Amino acid sequence: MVVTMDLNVLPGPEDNEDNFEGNIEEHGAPEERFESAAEIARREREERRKRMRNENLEDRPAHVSRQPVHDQLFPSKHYKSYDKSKLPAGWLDCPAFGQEINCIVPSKVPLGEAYNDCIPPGKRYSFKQVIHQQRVLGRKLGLVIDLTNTTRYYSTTDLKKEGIKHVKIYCKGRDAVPENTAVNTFVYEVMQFLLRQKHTKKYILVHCTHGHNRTGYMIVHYLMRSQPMSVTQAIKIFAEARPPGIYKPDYIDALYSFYHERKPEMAVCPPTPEWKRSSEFDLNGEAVPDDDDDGGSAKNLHDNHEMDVVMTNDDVLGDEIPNDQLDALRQFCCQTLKLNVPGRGKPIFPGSHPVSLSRDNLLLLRTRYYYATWKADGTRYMMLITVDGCFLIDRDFKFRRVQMRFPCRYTNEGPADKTHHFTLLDGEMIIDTLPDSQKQERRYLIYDMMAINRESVTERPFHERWKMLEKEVIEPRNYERHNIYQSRNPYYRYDLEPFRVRRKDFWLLSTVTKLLKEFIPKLSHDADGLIFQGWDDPYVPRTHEGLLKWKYPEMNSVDFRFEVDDDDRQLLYLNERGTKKLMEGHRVAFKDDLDPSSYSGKIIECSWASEEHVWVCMRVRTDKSTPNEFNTYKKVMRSIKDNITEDVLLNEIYEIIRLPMYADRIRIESKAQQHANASRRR
Ligand SMILES: Nc1nc2c(ncn2[C@@H]2O[C@H](COP(=O)(O)OP(=O)(O)OP(=O)(O)O)[C@@H](O)[C@H]2O)c(=O)[nH]1
Repeated sequence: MVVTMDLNVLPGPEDNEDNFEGNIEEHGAPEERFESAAEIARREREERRKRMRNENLEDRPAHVSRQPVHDQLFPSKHYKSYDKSKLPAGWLDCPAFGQEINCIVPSKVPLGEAYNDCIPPGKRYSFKQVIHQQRVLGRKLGLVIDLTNTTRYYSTTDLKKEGIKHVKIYCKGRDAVPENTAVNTFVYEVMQFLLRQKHTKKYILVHCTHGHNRTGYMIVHYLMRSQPMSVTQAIKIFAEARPPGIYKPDYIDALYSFYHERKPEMAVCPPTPEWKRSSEFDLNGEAVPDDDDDGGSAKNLHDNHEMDVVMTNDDVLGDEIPNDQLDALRQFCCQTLKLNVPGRGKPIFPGSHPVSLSRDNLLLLRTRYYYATWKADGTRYMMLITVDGCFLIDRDFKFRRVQMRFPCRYTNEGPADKTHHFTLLDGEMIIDTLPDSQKQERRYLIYDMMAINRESVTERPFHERWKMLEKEVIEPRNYERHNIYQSRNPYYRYDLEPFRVRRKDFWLLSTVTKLLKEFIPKLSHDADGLIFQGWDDPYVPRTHEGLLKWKYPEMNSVDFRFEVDDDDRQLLYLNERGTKKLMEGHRVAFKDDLDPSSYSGKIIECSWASEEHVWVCMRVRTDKSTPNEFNTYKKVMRSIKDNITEDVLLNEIYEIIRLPMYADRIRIESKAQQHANASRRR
């Protein structure tokens, strides 16, 4: 094979030699050429060193065989700078780079020229060599992702000159797998880079210190999030491209655990490669730790399924995502809901919000067709499902990534290959406490769907969206759960996901009494009232005047911002058109003995004690960073004043369901239900 050389990128004559050693021999011999006098002198010097090394090796006592190769090669007298610019353990003999995986080239860390004194010319691997070697193989680098935990290995000047982007993601190697947020950044950077490629194909060099464990861990995550495959397959792809692959058992276990997969019994972790093992010990046989070591064993591994931890609604779920990705995801949500894309100010949560039931809007139940459900009292999230992750969207319109699986609808041929991509849901995350065992289970109760696989369905009537939700999201998951051995990934374990998923039920108004008297008391999570959902309504973002909530009167609440000022005055604030509004003359009582100043700056949810004329703090809202709008407060006050008690509500409903509009429909639907039950029994 003839190696073509681009003179513009050829390193200086000394570095030239390096290109024709090491990896390049795997890819064909260089074009024959004459040696210059300087090159001959250098070659002879090198041969002398090699001879010296062999002599040293033969003479040394047995335990010295573990001495790092570079120590033996370059006695410290000759290489004074050795301590300052120490080579990472095992680096010298670690193969430079592996085969490409979807435009990604795994590599060991290139070492800048400051290290030249410690590295024999034939083993140098700085960015000059990297760029050249990749170019010789027909690959033009466009991005370097550096996973080391230090900046001491090279300067990025050579990369900048070549127009190669450098992304630094600090990852400790020694005692932990990379953080989940670092993984999210890595995958996002790779996906964005590949997405922006148009005509010219460019490559990504990914390196940690040796290009095996952290590099492999990240690349496996990328593979898992970019195409349907199992962890075993992804680990194998990496191992074949960069033998022996990931060799830390804890990293491998962490990958299986992260993706909720059972590790197959035949999955074996390769042994630590010889080049790494021989450098892990000093002369006394003790491991030499490096700030940025790729060896050792990983502690602090992910465990999403902590056993004995008590769950609360305030637990922060999922992992942070990069800001750029956040912008793009917010944009998708706003477009789906036909809202303006958020500008620079504080983003506003776009989810639909019910209004409190009052004497006025109670009339709506008589004019439009409604269904009822319990008002689950947990934490509100919208959820965006994409192939590269599932995102919980909180009341601050912030996104966090959770690892979940949502297969698309199965066909007659069996389970679908694909998973949902840009499906947007709305719901409440609750914690069920099982009555017998007191075991807790976190569950996402989905009550609406706004988009399915990029297509907005907000204009469709609620009952259609609700049916679609069952057919497209819930059924395929359940089908796969129960037929996991026939699925694409028989090792997947739904039971290891961070929460379960269920569609929320809605019932005819005729069942409201049962709902209040029997169903809610038996629920294994909190409920603070009822929701009345317009059966034919579109999904209305932000305040939806037709979506009604009824709360037990003692639970009607307002979220204030509480502050204690310099004169020790206790102040309550609401929001009005983006600014703070002081609620003059309003007082709050705290049920505990804590110093009220410990609540200062927090959002507190308060109920109204009408006899004492004081707000009573029920809890701190850690999920919210802004108080209620003044308008919301007015509606809550109205509802408190109207005092629609359970009896008032039930009496109203008793009359409403006798209206022809409801009576007919209730009759038809009850018949249909009986028919369905009968055919199920048959
Ligand atoms: N639309 C709807 N909302 C529900 C349902 N079940 C529970 N909710 C919750 O009810 C909340 C609205 O009730 P509010 O009393 O205004 O709100 P909250 O519970 O104090 O929470 P914030 O709105 O965050 O103050 C929604 O944000 C949902 O999280 C349901 O079936 N449908």
